[in-house]
Amino acid sequence: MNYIIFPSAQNAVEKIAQEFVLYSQQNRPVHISLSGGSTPKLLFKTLAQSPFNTEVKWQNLHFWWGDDRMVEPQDPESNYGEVQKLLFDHIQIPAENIHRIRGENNVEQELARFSQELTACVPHLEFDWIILGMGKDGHTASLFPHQTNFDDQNVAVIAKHPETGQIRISKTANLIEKAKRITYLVTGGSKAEILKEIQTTDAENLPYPAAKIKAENGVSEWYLDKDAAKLL
Ligand SMILES: O=C1O[C@H](COP(=O)(O)O)[C@@H](O)[C@H](O)[C@H]1O
Repeated sequence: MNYIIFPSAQNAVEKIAQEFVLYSQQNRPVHISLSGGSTPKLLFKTLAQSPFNTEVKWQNLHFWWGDDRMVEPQDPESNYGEVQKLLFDHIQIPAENIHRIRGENNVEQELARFSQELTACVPHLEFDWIILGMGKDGHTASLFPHQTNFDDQNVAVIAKHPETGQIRISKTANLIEKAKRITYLVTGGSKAEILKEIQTTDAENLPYPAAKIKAENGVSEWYLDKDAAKLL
């Protein structure tokens, strides 16, 4: 497990935000996939503020999501909706750079549409950077323990939350693993136990997608805050 421990969650997201600046200076379309849930909200708020709101060349960054819930964008459960509210509403970014999963659509039709958009827009389906989170149950994106097909050759899949039954669309493990770089951003003491388990047990003996999914030919790393890393 390749990890960096930051003194605070704010320090971790500022490091990511600084890297947004650097990626955006490459003056080419850079494809970045964002995570959902509660953890990255601090990142989106940080990016919306000075200096990042003006230092990032937003026109060069293309945003995608690892997963989203099949809800309206205004729903607080919408991963896209949260980024819209916390970040996109506060910066100048071309609408065509935002590649959201349309949670308000019929799920089968949206899976086909989103898969087609991914294939058409991302060169060789190789993301420049995929930022992921991890649930306390070891899921990442919407790839849950005991129900993820790691051999699925599709780019995206329909998933069902094992407890709530909520329907989602997620990138597949296969697509995520093609990325040039994968960063798991995990903060807070509630994730400390599972991080310890991932650190001390071979991924093949664990059911957790977050433990198993790594960049095949790129960098995989974990950005942790002190609380999440307290048992490592
Ligand atoms: O359901 C989800 O959970 C994970 C982790 O979320 P968090 O609230 O513990 O930060 C997230 O990475 C994923 O995108 C999301 O849909």
